[in-house]
Amino acid sequence: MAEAIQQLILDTLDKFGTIQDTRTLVLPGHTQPAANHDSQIIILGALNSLASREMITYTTQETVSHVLTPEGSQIALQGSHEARVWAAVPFKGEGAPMTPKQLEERVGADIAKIGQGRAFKNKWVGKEGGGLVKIASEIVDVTQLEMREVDSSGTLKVGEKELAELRKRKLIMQRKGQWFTVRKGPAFSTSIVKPETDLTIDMLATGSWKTSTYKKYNFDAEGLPTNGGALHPLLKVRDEIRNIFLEMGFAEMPTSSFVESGFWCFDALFVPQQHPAREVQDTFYLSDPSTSLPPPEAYYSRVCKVHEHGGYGSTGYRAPWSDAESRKLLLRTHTTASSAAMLWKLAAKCRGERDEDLAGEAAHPTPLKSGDDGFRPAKLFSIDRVFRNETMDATHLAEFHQVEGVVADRGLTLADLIGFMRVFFKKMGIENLRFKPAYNPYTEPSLEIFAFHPQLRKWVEVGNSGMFRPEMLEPMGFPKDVHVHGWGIGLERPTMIRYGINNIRTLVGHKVSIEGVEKSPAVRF
Ligand SMILES: N[C@@H](Cc1ccccc1)C(=O)O
Repeated sequence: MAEAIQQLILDTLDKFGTIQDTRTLVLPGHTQPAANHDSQIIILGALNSLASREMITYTTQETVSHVLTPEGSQIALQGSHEARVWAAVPFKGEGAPMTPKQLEERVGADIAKIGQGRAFKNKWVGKEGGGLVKIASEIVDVTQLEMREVDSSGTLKVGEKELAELRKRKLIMQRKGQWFTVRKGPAFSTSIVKPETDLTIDMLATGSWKTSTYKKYNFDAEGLPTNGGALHPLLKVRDEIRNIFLEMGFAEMPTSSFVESGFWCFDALFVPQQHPAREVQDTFYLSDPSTSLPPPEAYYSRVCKVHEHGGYGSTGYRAPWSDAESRKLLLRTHTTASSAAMLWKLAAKCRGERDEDLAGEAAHPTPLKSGDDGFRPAKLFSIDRVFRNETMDATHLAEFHQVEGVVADRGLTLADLIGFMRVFFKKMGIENLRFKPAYNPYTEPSLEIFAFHPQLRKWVEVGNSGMFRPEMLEPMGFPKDVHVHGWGIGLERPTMIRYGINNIRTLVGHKVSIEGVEKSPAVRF
């Protein structure tokens, strides 16, 4: 159809040189000229297509035309109300005059009411013996003719006064319209050749590029939206995980300091001073400054003691203790360093000290009531960067983000930890979990968490967890019946899985190009 209209326009131009008014065209398959609004819209499509190939030029003329209201359309089809009344009643002397009630039944109440008045006024019908009869032997239904004229031409030849009258009767309404004057363009021809949009190897090889016509660039077209101001995939997943913690009633721990001491990163966690993780191949140490301020005194000596000699039911490591090792400054290897410091603060009241987090109480510590050992349950989380002296490859960098959580309460069991993990991962859309016994110096028992990866069809490790040892909690001052769960989950791995990235350097490098996604510029992260 579109092509047939284009052809019609070209042929008409060929014959007459110009098309003064596109409303005079008779479209293929039509018998009447294309005077109405819809036809002009169709013609405009054809004109634009031809103009883009410079086959024609055109100018637009604005018009105000008229269209029928639903009532007007009904009149165009079935006649005016007065004509329908006239048609319904009998001729004078032919049968009984029609009563108003009978008329209502025949044509409906509305038409009977409005139509009667006009039919009287036009002297088409008259009254006889309480009923109605035809007095005009023949009528011309001008309203119906006018409706048909407006429908096909958008106006009335007789003039503006009649149009205004029909508008007042709500039979027609105004509509802004357009029509066009068309002239031949520089590339005018009567044969339509579909323009090429791409230059292909084939066209170059055969030489057909020399004679082909090409679609013009449209420099006014809007460009594709750019990917400005979007969140990095890591930040998106971090937000998602943060929301899961918050909706489960966790509070976020402050973890802004990347530099920690050996004491908080390892000693407080009962990691032996000779542990391989503390060696330079695994941990980055600072050279300037290289030593930390002294840790809290009484607590420090309890920690030394449990390492060297044991206590709280433990034999300790029975290895020599080094202050220097404890004071070394390093880039934290896990956020469990911050968790340890937070737990130590949480136990302040248990130690009978001021609670540092409660400003009012810090000034005036309230003595504990009898039977209160000062312990308050807590659920804390953090998501932040950690650093390890690793050989870098596709899945390892010297730094990554750790999602860390601790829950402290009386009488917690391993089942609580497993239950938490199931709920937490389910909220991330991971339902298939397995737990494997593991070893951490600071937790007993310890569990590695594995999730089934549906695309890789294998179990992948997603986290490490456990119940903190008494050797860590009791020197802080926690009562014996308080247990603390802890866990660490990487942020990069779930993000890589979510976004189909298989090289970690793609995720954190300067160029974020994501396999399978980069080809589609419409996808935003
Ligand atoms: N710190 C551990 C995670 C962990 C945190 C707390 C308890 C148990 C394990 C890690 O780096 O993997």
